[in-house]
Amino acid sequence: MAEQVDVVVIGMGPGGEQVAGSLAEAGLSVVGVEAELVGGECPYWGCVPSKMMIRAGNLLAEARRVPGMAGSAEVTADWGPVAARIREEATDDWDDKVAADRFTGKGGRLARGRGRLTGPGLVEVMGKDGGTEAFHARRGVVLATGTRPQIPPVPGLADVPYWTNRDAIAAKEPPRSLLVLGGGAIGVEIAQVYARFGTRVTVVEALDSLIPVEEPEAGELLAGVLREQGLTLRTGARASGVRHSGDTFTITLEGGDELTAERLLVATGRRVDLAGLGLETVGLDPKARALAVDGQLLAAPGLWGVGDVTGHGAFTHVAMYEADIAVRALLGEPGPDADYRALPRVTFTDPEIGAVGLTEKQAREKGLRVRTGISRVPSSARGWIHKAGNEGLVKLVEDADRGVLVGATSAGPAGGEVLYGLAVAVRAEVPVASLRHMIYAYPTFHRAVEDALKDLGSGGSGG
Ligand SMILES: Cc1cc2nc3c(=O)[nH]c(=O)nc-3n(C[C@H](O)[C@H](O)[C@H](O)COP(=O)(O)OP(=O)(O)OC[C@H]3O[C@@H](n4cnc5c(N)ncnc54)[C@H](O)[C@@H]3O)c2cc1C
Ligand SMILES: NC(=O)c1ccc[n+]([C@@H]2O[C@H](COP(=O)([O-])OP(=O)(O)OC[C@H]3O[C@@H](n4cnc5c(N)ncnc54)[C@H](O)[C@@H]3O)[C@@H](O)[C@H]2O)c1
Repeated sequence: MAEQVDVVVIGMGPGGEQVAGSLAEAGLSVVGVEAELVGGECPYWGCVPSKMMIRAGNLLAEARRVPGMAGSAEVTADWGPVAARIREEATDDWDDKVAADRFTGKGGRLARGRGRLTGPGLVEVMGKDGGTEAFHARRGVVLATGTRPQIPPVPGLADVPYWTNRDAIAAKEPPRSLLVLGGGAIGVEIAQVYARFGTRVTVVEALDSLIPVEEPEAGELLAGVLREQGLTLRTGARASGVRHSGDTFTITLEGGDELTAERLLVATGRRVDLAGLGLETVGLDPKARALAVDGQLLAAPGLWGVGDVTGHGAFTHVAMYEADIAVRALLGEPGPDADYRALPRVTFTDPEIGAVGLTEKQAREKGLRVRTGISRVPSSARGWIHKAGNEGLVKLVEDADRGVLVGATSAGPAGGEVLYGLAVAVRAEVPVASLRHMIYAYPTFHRAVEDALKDLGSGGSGG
């Protein structure tokens, strides 16, 4: 007999935890189903520990900038405090008791195990001990099962003990050398951190630039900085084979070059895995690339989806944004549809690469009449004052017919923070004319936005 409840949430990462906790606080009977750790990828193997690593790497980098600017400093990198902080502060040694108690403290019930649909409103949970529980959700089921690493079909790769993000986060010491397959967000963030702790790092990216989903200028900027910091970058490089022997990984590139290192991190994207969730029992395709949802995050009658599983951007802030919309919908409260036009992204390298909305290429592909403007942070007053570590740029993408920004990039020492104003401009469709006639505090990093607006006005980069 299935137990009657109001809502079942399958997957308790940032998206599922937010939905389940909010609905429990609102007084509904909610079951949260989790196969691994309550909290999901972000706090245990993603955003939080990786940003602790980055904070540590940035401290080293800043200390190394002291000579010539503020005296002398001798810095000795030590991974020990980083590994300890990840264990003690971020993950409780990968124990989710605090998160589980937080949820049950709100009145929710946690079902540990792997959940799947067995029909509309019906969920079966298979526990680790092999026991099963069955629930009938009167109001709805929410799928929030996230993503897992996408491992490319490179010959030999499946047979070697490669690292994923989880191993890179849990490492107790930095490897002597590291090959990073994939120059996207995970690849470049982790590559830079380990390089700062003394690892000899090589990044292999199949496309022609790093972080290729972002503006090419951002990828070029980052490549320049990373090369200067001693990393080896192979862009436009395709691996044709991987092997491992002793303590050495070897990647053979198309063309014959061979790259070797003590460790290999595969960071070639994430994939949604809908197989095994019983979607066929509610008339949906389990082979789809992502769970298709409408503006209120509804996938089928009584079935919602939030977070990475919806394919709208693998970011914690997207998961939480979608969660809030699904919560409103499940409570029967009206609210606007999800709107991804001003989706912000920040790659937390040094310099940080912030981006919002469309890239120039995406805007042109949409058929917009595009004008772009660009400014360089080192040429701004603050960038010049900052000196060491001042690399950065602001690029604006304007829909020239409407006179509004549809996209922007802010790379620099505080690129992720400078992004905020640009995100407001894109989201609220602030006229470019108004942005030009604002007062920008002197000497801030965000004054580079004003310079980029002037460049936009010159029409030099229009088309
Ligand atoms: C190294 C790294 C760094 C990142 N850094 C950032 C960052 O700085 N900023 C940012 O915004 N995002 C970052 N992300 C992305 C972010 O972690 C994800 O977007 C976010 O965790 C997605 O949340 P989610 O709830 O959709 O899914 P997840 O966090 O993946 O959680 C899904 C949960 O569902 C569970 N589950 C899956 N299937 C089942 C099932 N059948 N039954 C029960 N449970 C199930 C899983 O065990 C998991 O706990 C990073 C990711 C990585 C890997
Ligand atoms: N700061 C952040 O917000 C942050 C940080 C890390 C991850 N994330 C999220 O997690 C997602 C996954 O990160 P990711 O870096 O794994 O994926 P990604 O999709 O961002 O980047 C993967 C990269 O690997 C390359 N690639 C694919 N196959 C390859 C191959 N065979 N050889 C060489 N290169 C190959 C791709 O061209 C791409 O550039 C991100 O897209 C992002 O949404 C966010």
